Amino acid sequence: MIRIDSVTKRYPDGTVAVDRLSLDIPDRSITVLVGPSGCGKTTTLRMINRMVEPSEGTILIDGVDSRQQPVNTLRRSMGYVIQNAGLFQHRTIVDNIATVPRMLGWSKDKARARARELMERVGLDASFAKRYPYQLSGGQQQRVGVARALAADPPVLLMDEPFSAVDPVVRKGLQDELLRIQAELGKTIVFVTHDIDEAVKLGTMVAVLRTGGRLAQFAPPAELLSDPADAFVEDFLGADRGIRRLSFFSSAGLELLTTPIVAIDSTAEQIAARGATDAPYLLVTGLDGRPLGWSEPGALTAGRVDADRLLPYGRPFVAERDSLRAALDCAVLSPTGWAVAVDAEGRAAGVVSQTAIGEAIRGAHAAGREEQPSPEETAQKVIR
Ligand SMILES: Nc1ncnc2c1ncn2[C@@H]1O[C@H](COP(=O)(O)OP(=O)(O)OP(=O)(O)O)[C@@H](O)[C@H]1O
Repeated sequence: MIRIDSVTKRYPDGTVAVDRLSLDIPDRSITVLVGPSGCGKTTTLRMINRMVEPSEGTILIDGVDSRQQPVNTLRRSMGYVIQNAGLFQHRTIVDNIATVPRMLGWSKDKARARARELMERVGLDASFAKRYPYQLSGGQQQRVGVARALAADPPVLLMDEPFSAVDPVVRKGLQDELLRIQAELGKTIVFVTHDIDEAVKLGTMVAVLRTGGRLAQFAPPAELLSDPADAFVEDFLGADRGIRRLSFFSSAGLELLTTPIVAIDSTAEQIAARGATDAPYLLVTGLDGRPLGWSEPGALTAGRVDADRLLPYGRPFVAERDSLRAALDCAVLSPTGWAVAVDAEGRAAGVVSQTAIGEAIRGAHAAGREEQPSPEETAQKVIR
């Protein structure tokens, strides 16, 4: 564990960047430092690897004062990733990643073999190995930055706004990759961002800092969204806090209806025999069980389904795995107002109305049934 114990940083000009900050950063999880510009996030991160020395207070790594070990040893145990990756422009990708192992005295072959292994781990094609950084996109360079930080297998990764400079789609890919890597390798990650969505998505624990480097709240994301400590945190979380909180409720409790589902080869008799259903539309599935689209029940009485005349079903959610937020989103986007649930293979598992989802949301809130994902479940966050 990294214990930040009543740490203050006063720069020589008198600026108090961090003010009596205390945080216990748990092992093998992602702790996010988030807050507005200038609130002391970077300063805090840099005090952990002693690029900045605290003015007061102590930082303990596994119970030992970080000042008691040589600074080089400390830094070697902590990979460091920054915005724009900070790669060596005159070195190939493979040699960028091999930098720290080479410094540690590994042979060139061994260091390069390790670098190639890491390229695969962070989702970089092996063909990039001999390229130079300028021949890669921003997102690919960021992956190289992560691979380089992981090269000597440090237990801790410090990441300072690593994904801020890339577009939203690439950024989502990098975030998913980081969650996957963390679930696989179990690193202790301290991650700085000013983006609350990124903090909620990635963080096992989230520390919200306010200007002046004071801690406003330190909590798991679900708790942050349900119980913001004060008006500052509430404001920082934004207006759609309630919707975002739904990400922490599972869709598993939703009652899925199967009576409104008909296969495309159903006869008029089979359709009529399905009995009454509350659904105003029927969901038509292909022979493989995958949804094709919605049809008005009357249009099916001829017993012949014209696939071209079906209403699109929007995006399905995966029953049991996805959150209530995902289910609600599907219902809102569906032209019929009903969400389609599929199984892991994409076959229709049932349909559910906006009203039923609304009831489930009320029930979940009433029961306070937030699901705190365990580290093993963190990988699921990758999906949605
Ligand atoms: N070397 C320095 N000398 C004096 N003041 C500094 C120095 N470095 C940072 N500061 C000040 O300390 C405060 C915290 O800076 P820091 O970079 O830690 O904030 P941050 O939360 O990471 O900000 P941002 O999100 O904008 O990167 C700011 O007011 C900044 O101007």
